Formats: sequence, C-alpha cells, structure tokens
Amino acid sequence: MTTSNNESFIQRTCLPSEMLQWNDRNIMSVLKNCLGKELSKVTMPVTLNEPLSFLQRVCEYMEYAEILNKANKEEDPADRMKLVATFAVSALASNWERVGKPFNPLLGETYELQRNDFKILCEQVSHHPPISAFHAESSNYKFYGSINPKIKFMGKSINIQPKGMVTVELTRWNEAYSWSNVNCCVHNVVVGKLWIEQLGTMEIKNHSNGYRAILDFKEASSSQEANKVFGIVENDEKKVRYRLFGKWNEFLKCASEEDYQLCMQQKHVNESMSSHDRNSKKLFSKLNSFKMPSFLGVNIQDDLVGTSELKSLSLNEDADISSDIKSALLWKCKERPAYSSKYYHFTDFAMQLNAINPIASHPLCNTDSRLRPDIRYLEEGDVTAASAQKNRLEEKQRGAELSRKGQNNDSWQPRWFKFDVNPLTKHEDWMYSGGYWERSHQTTSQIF
Ligand SMILES: CC(C)CCC[C@@H](C)[C@H]1CC[C@H]2[C@@H]3CC=C4C[C@@H](O)CC[C@]4(C)[C@H]3CC[C@]12C
Repeated sequence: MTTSNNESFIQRTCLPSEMLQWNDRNIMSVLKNCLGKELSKVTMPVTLNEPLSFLQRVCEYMEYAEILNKANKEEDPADRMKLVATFAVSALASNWERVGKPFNPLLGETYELQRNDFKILCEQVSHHPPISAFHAESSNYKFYGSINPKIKFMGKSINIQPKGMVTVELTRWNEAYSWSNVNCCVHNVVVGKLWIEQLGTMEIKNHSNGYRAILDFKEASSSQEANKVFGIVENDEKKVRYRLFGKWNEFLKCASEEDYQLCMQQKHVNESMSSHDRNSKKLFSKLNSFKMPSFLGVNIQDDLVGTSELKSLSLNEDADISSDIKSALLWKCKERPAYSSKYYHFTDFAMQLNAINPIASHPLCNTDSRLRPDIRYLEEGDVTAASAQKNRLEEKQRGAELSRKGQNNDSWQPRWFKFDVNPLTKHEDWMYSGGYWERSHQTTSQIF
C-alpha cells in the first residue's frame, strides 16, 4: 500500500504487517530480575521491540523541522527563541503512546534521511555506554547533538534520562541554541495501560546573546494535567517577553508578557469581586505568590530562576487563563493515521523511516539501519526470524569487540563524527566530520 506524493520518495501508508498486540508480550517475565538495573545492558526479546532502530527514532525529532525555517526568518531574537522552543516541544510529540522499544543500534550503524528541505545523518558512535550522534542540515539551520539514553526499571515504571545536549544553529544569524531533553517515564509496566510521560525542566540557551527559554513539562497529577507544558522566553536582561503554554502531544500557544499580565490582573479583579470574604485569604496568598519568583509554581534549581522579578503564578491558574488570553498558535500536532494503533502507534513520519526508497539515486551505505535483517523481519511480522537475526547480530558485535581487545586495539573510531569542542557553545560533543553526503562509503565496515 503506497502512494506517491510531491516529495521524491514513495510514501507508505502502513507497514507490511500488523504488530503483535501488547498483551501478547509478557513484559514481567523479562523484567522481574531487572529492578534498578540499567536496561541497555539487558537482552530483551524482540516482542518488546518496534521495527525501528534508535537511530531512526532520533530522526523523529525532525518531524516539524519546518518551524526552524520560520525561526531563521525572524528579526526579533525573542521571536526566534519562541520558535526554537516550539521546535523543541514538537520534537517530543511522536513519543505519545509509543511504548515499543527501538532496537539498540550496533556500533558503527548509521542512518540517513533525505527530505526536500533537510538531510540528517545518525551514527552509533559508542556501544558502552550507548551514544547516538546525529547531524541535520538545511539552508536555514543545522540541528545536531548526541543522546545517551539511561533506562532504568523502577518496579512499576521505567525511567528514561536522555543524557546529552542538542544544538540548533540558525544560519542567517550564526547563532547557536542548545538544551538537554527532559526525562521520560513509561508507566504501568506491570499491570494496566502503558503510557508515557515527559517531565522536568528544559532550559534553552542562545549562546550568542543570553536570551533563554525555560519550559516546564508538568507531572501528570491528574488526567487533565497530563502532558501540559508551560514556559517563558526571556531576554538578556531576564525580562520575560513571552509565555508559552500547551501540551507536548497536541499544540503550543504563545502570549505576549503584556497580554499575560493584563489577563492575570483581570482574573484577580473578577475573583475578588465574586467571592470577596470567603476568598480574601486565598487571594492574598495568590497576590503574594504573584510577586514571588517561584517559577510557574514548581521548584527548580536556583540558577534557573535567576533574578527575574515576576516569574508567575501556579500552573493551575495558567491552565485556566489559556482560554481567555490573547494568544497565537505556534504549533499543532498532526493526527496519527487511523490504523496507527495496529502499527506500533507510528505517526505517518515514522511509517516512512524503514522504507527503502526505490527511486533513490544512490546506493544505501552498507551500515544503514534499513539493511538490518532483524528490524526488517519484525516489520514483516516474522518474529522468529527477527529474534534469530537479533541474536546473531548481537553475537557478531560481541565477537568484533573481543577481537579488537585481543589485538590491543580497543578504541573504535566512529566513521562520520568526532568528539570535539563546539566553538559556538564551548561544549564538548560529537560533531559531524563531513564526507558522508559526498558518498565515499567504501571504507565502512561490514557490521550486519
Ligand atoms: C520493556 C518495554 C516496555 C520498554 C519500552 C521502553 C521505551 C518506551 C523507551 C526505551 C528508550 C526510550 C527513548 C530513549 C530516548 C528518548 C529521547 C528523548 O528526547 C525522547 C524520548 C526517547 C525517544 C525515549 C522514548 C521512550 C523509549 C523508546
């Protein structure tokens, strides 16, 4: 089932085969001995996997990358920051309902994706610990970084810390923005419906002018609160310019600080008129907190709070105002395909990632994730063959590692990235060293 569209690849509308239902996957029998352990070191059955490598999953950050084209066009640094923050939130949207485990990439595995407006290359640059580096570029921006996911089984839930930094460069401004992704939690691993939460504080810094955005991903204390995100954009003098609010799996809106303050004042006037006596105490404490630099009612580290005078009220109040306040829509999440739940809850974007482009003008690099037989078999619904291939590849990788050790040559050199200081952010990270798109792939080793 394929349709072609105006981009130069064939668009799939679903995968070749439906997935096993979650209840056929006996998660507990695997996890019972893993309490508190780092899960990347545990061999898991292929029935817990989704037919994508983690390198392919990383590319899903790019689904709404057109937001960065807009950011590059903005003249006001606060507007650029607002859109970079929007991109950072949109990048997480595809995680909603996705509870399959991507395959661990093999050392040296790569993945490339070329679209009309950008191209991205990923490489597994380290196996212990697992580190995936990526580098995307277009005429308007670069987006790159590395991720070392720490995955821990906590009994009822799985905690994921996506360690590593990501950076956006806007070409026209020669500016770099960087942040770390928030933690993520998979709930109800033992019983109930599996669901995924993003939570914590994300600080996005513009390294050239001191502007920053702070985004708070709220803990789902109730189903109403689930997936909510609140944030601010502030200038180099720590004056708030914009308020951001939305849900990472649905939308993000923005209000100017002036409109936000007006709306808050209005709200307090209304409240004090309607239930004067009963609520006067409550109101007093609210007005107090209005002046308190308790950012969005959440405790965050002091260095994030800084010296801003007015950081905000509690989150619930922000939630109430979201309907009255004058705001602009920054991003809206696309709907999932209707049959998505039969295909690992993939988005349309994810559905394309493991397809081999039949009209490509170049042969695929032999380390590309699309050539992994275990992922291919799972995609086709052949769990037995997928499992056999997964074991074979993992053993082959162990063998190669042992033989490097035997030759006293324990240092694997990634092919397309090198560890270096980024001159714009002054941080050390895996940086693309070039050459991949010129297609001189002959020197890559045979890892599958
Ligand atoms: C035993 C089974 C149920 C475990 C399933 C664990 C799955 C849901 C975990 C394993 C690795 C995790 C990913 C690791 C790193 C990142 C990068 C981060 O920026 C967004 C979340 C994301 C993409 C995580 C999403 C959830 C994830 C895919």
